[in-house]
Amino acid sequence: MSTLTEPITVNVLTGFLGAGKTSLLNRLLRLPRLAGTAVIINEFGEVGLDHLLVETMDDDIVLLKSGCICCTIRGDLKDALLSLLERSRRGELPSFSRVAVETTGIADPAPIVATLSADPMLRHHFRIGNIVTVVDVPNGLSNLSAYPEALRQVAVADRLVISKTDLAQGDAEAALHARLSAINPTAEILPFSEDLRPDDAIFLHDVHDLAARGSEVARWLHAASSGGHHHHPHDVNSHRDIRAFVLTTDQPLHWPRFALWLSMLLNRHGERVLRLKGLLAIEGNDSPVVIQGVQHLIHKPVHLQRWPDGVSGTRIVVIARGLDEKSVQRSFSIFNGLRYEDNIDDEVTSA
Ligand SMILES: Nc1nc2c(ncn2[C@@H]2O[C@H](COP(=O)(O)OP(=O)(O)OP(=O)(O)O)[C@@H](O)[C@H]2O)c(=O)[nH]1
Repeated sequence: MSTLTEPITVNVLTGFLGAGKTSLLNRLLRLPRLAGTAVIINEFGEVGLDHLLVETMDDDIVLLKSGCICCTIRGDLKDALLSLLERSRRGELPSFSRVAVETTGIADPAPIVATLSADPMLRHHFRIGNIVTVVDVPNGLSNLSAYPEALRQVAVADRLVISKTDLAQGDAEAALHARLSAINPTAEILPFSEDLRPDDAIFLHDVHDLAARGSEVARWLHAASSGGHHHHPHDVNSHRDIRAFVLTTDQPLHWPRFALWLSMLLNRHGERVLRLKGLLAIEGNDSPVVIQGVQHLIHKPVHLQRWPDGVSGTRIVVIARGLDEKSVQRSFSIFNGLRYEDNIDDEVTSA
């Protein structure tokens, strides 16, 4: 384990109030390959308890309270991360190779991710790993209907954990699974209950490490393009404004033009583009470039050695809220000088 030379991975663990974040974290921290994970917990309110319930070396836990990590105390998150690093350097803490940040139940994880990537000092020492969202069987569906925060947490996730499966009745788990894939077709969904050993891949198989993991891209592209299976045109839920759709073209993109289009899109509609993942064919390149975005933020593009599923051609998955899909497709085509009919793709799904 090396803390001083390699960037330390930060995993954001989120999920609605009481969904089972702390319980999952406890189980994860016991797994051998996740030993050496420091923990930062943000609790809403004056008196935090979660840090007392997480079973790890006491000093590794930093509690951020009296505010929501996503809005009021982003500076505190930075301080907490840098202080962990400093204490480890001074030998006051064991070295650590990963930090898990557990958010409050009502946090929007996207600004946290933005803080981590925008701050030069944090970027130097830390890298963003999977955003993991826990949704529980008993309350998940109703929370998604009642609270936009719950919906956003699901939409931006890299991994979705369905918790409290031991309490599932009838087809409740299947119904939740279907709903989650409708909202976020690209996130892998894993079941969990307190009595089970969770899969350490929840944190370890890092979707942001795409250069090494072309298979991850293949997986989410497949999920997005087969999302039609989860299409519920007659779904009468009240959150139909979150939709996932795919932009495709066989024509190679001109990188500067594409980059300009993307920055204009996010400038104008960043709030509404909850998640964006793309595999791009770029003029003059045989192998693809991967782009990933969380709201306003675009991660550094990554070149892959080969097309992960052996199929070349640009595919961009967009998960957006209240954004007109057809106009995004139109502007993508026109701005990038594409034949318009090339990228008219059916709506993948709506939630
Ligand atoms: N039956 C059952 N109960 C669970 C499971 N996971 C968590 N719980 C219970 O659900 C309650 C809330 O779990 P926590 O892990 O504290 O949830 P949390 O998301 O961290 O909660 P907040 O920090 O308050 O948002 C606790 O009583 C847990 O014991 C599970 O898989 N099965």
